[in-house]
Amino acid sequence: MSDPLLRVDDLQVQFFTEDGVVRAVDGISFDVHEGELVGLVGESGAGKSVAVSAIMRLIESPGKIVGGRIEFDGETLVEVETGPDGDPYRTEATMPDGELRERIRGREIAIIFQDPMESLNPVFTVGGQLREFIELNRDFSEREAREEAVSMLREVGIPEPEARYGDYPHQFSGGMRQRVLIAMALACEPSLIIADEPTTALDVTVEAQILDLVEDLQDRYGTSFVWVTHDMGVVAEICDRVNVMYLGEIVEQAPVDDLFYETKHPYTAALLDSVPRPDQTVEELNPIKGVMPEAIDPPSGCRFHTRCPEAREACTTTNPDCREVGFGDPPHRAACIKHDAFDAAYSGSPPLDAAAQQGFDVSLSGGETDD
Ligand SMILES: Nc1ncnc2c1ncn2[C@@H]1O[C@H](COP(=O)(O)OP(=O)(O)OP(=O)(O)O)[C@@H](O)[C@H]1O
Ligand code: NI
Repeated sequence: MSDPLLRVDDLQVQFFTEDGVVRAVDGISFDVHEGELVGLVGESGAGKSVAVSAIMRLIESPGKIVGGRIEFDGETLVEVETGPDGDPYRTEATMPDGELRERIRGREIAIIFQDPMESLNPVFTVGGQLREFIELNRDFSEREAREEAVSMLREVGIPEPEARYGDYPHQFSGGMRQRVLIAMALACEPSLIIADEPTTALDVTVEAQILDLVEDLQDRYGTSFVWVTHDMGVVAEICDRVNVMYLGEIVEQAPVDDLFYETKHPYTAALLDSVPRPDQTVEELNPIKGVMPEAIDPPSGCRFHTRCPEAREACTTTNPDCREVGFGDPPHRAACIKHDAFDAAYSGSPPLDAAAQQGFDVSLSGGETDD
């Protein structure tokens, strides 16, 4: 396989709050090849948004990238190492702020957020904003930019784009606004688009239309995507490869079919089990038990062990890395010691029964972690 377009290597992001250090992203690695749509999936608070914001270096105080490296198209967007004093510092390889702002953000990498109203200015027309964005970012005259804006609106499925050009954002429906944001993201012909739950607020029919549009555009433009979602249905629909996140870590990484049919991590299995199926009644739904613990004080060992139906004693002490556990290319990786790839004495270890886990949960609030 060719070199990836985006490579995230051991990324760590922390928030330094009054209550303590939140390890929002705790050493994740994944990559995206040209033309690939890669999913980042997990429950609320798993660290998905923080991870994708870090790619664009949009982490704000009290947050900080404290380790790892992000490479894009052969260039180092950020590289953080730990100095002799124990403090993280950006290495010289890190791209300067100005260059990142002018050459990368919006042009090479575009980002689409959940709420279009946050990205669109309510006092300017939709067409005007798109035109100005194109004018600013590409070498176009005002007239050319206007034509391009109209053609982009048509491209993303806005009916009668010339007539709608002068409308204000509030005159568009939620789905139409999301289409405008996609037009804006595509306007500079970026090689990577990061989409942070862009369809979560839409109803399912509109969501399905937007997902179709994205697939269609991806075919035509060959754009790569990182797609953040908590919805396994969306994952099944559009992703080529998937990373499953739990409490700041990637616990499983696989091509989409392998993830669904050769599931290797109990958390992924639980996520899949919680997706409603047509043949199930409400009573038969299987929500994941318990709530996700806090990233400020994650459980020792495997972070999922407090909710995992397959947890054993050994899981309380070993925090596994994400290792190749299946054959295949691209590889299937999981962070669970029940697999042979881990020599962690899982099979000889006694199961954690529910009561024991309860007790463990309580002692956890004492605040000790050991990884
Ligand atoms: N500004 C901040 N200050 C302190 N903690 C933060 C801040 N932003 C995020 N966090 C913490 O980082 C962790 C990851 O948050 P993040 O928003 O990335 O989750 P997410 O997976 O995107 O969830 P969601 O599906 O709800 O969007 C959470 O524990 C969150 O509380
Ligand atoms: Ni988020």
